[in-house]
Amino acid sequence: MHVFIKKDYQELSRAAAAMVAAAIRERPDLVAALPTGGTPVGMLRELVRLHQTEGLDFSKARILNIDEYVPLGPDHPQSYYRYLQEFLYQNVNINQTNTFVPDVRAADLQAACAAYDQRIAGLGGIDLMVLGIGGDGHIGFNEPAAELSADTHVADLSAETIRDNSRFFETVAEVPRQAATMGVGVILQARKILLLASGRSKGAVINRLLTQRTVTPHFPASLLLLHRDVTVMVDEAAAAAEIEGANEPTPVINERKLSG
Ligand SMILES: N[C@@H]1[C@@H](O)[C@H](O)[C@@H](COP(=O)(O)O)O[C@@H]1O
Repeated sequence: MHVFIKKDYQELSRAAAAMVAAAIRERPDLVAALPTGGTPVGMLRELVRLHQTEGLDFSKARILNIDEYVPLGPDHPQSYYRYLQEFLYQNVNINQTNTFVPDVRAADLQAACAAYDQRIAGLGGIDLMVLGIGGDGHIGFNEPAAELSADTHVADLSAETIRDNSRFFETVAEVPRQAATMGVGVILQARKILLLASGRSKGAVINRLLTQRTVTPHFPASLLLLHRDVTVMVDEAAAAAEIEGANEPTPVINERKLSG
């Protein structure tokens, strides 16, 4: 696990966008999976800036939503597809037919999830997976549980996640109770993973991620220990608990990884 601690949210966003941009320049038809929520907004804005000012070319890129609320369609203001559309797709030269999300309005959701996995396989797998992290350690919408699904599936959201995500809705009651999400097997099959976290509210979960050396489905992000190419990028606020409470070896901070 490569760990980078950036001064603040702006630097974190710039560095994350630089990594995504480098991947697109290296492979113009990159297959990327992107998260939603508050954390990636700065990165997405920076990617748009790179497109507008440096001609970063999305014309061949393929982008997938990691998860989607059931049953919010692509036009729903709170849907995750709409989120990527507003923050990225409509501002860059991506071909809409190269953007993907599970069909959460399908009558047969299980079949829709299986179709999403087939779609991913058809694209040749995911080159770059960008992840956020929930306060309870969830990645995508893989919530802490005794067992985790490997494949894309419909998940029940935890009370903590419903509460956390209610800030994007008028009331808690409006937050969907379920979402389709790539499973942990799909996430771990991505060739490269970049996990982002910002702010003090993520301090405890980042501290646990960077110090824990055991894998448990009760802390889904711990499964990232099993992957050979994970970069964790956090700002100083999210890393603060880790720095203050460090009783484990200091994680590797290697700035050269960013340009390399
Ligand atoms: N399903 C999403 C995740 O993909 C995201 O990573 C997480 C953190 O969001 P935020 O960045 O707003 O803290 O929240 C949601 O539940």
